[in-house]
Amino acid sequence: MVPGDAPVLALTCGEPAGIGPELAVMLAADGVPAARLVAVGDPALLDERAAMLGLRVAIHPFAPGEPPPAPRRGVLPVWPVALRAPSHPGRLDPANAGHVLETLNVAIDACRAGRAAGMVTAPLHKGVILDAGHVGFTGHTEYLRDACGVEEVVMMLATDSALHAREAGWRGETTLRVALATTHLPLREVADAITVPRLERLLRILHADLQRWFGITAPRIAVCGLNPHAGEGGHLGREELDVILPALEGLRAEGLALDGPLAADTLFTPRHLEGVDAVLAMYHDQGLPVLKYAGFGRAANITLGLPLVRTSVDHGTALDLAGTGRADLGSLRVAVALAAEMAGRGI
Ligand SMILES: NC(=O)c1ccc[n+]([C@@H]2O[C@H](COP(=O)([O-])OP(=O)(O)OC[C@H]3O[C@@H](n4cnc5c(N)ncnc54)[C@H](O)[C@@H]3O)[C@@H](O)[C@H]2O)c1
Ligand SMILES: N[C@H](C(=O)O)[C@H](O)COP(=O)(O)O
Repeated sequence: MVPGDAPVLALTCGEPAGIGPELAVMLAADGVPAARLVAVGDPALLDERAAMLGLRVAIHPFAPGEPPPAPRRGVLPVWPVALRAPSHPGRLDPANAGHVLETLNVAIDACRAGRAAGMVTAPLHKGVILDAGHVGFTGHTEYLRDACGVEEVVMMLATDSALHAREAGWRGETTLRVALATTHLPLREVADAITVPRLERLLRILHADLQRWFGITAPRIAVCGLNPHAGEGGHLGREELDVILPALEGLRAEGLALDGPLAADTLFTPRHLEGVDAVLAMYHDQGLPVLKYAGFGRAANITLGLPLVRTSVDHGTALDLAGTGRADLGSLRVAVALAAEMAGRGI
């Protein structure tokens, strides 16, 4: 039973050929304890995916201006956004890129107008949106940054990291949070994108939002180096000495608790993570493989620095699983629960 005062969360269904639409109906069939969920997507597509999976879910389209129906298990309220072309599981079609972006716009508007307390996003496919001609599109995170008119946001993934908790002798925090200094950027461009002002902006956001959304009064953040062994004293790269260290020193003088730059290979071990509230990794595949190894399916992606609540799943469109009903619902559950908790804290 969902309490009537549970927050309304807009759930964008993501790439229509991916697993997003079926995860939405699977969640509605199971029930969502913490939130009143409103899907943003094509009602006929959701109906079709429910039927394909043999799920009894009543799809209930209604206009964004109307109050959402009372939450009930097996009923999925939907703010309708029509597909631009028919969609088939596993088959991408650039014709539907505009549909995917429109679902984001509807959810953003709902959050900004106070009709939703936050948004949760099912996965979209960046490649097909680029193929459709949306030049420069790099994902939800940057799209939300631009739509909300903020200069900078931070991508952070978090998991309960049960893997670490199982280690013998490990008695520290079981939560692993990994934020990224650069996101969807070719590796060749990463070093140039890491600058003192950028690191300062990102670390200020990370510090402030660990306080604001996670209730951590004095966050301790561990910062990775960029190069092997954090540059080996300048012998294996100078970014640690010339960029990361000066940024950290400036922020420490402001009172932020920052460790680093640390060698990423050993930083991501239980003893070094003890007492650390978040790790700032320098690039996507320095931080996310660790997080996903520790908690794939139990993790969520959070955009920090926005004037609204946004969480997402820890996985992509999984085109290979679309339409089979074999996709794991775990991460979407975590993303919804976390968004509800964040919404409860208020902006
Ligand atoms: N939040 C998002 O919108 C988001 C997140 C990650 C990736 N993506 C995008 O998704 C697209 C495909 O990316 P990819 O192939 O690298 O990653 P992917 O996560 O879609 O798939 C990687 C592997 O994980 C499996 N998998 C993914 N989700 C699963 C689930 N819920 N249950 C069980 N198995 C699951 C897939 O079957 C596949 O074997 C890319 O365009 C990528 O940019 C979007
Ligand atoms: N880097 C994320 C991941 O690997 O899970 C992902 O691609 C999501 O990006 P957006 O939330 O910006 O779409």
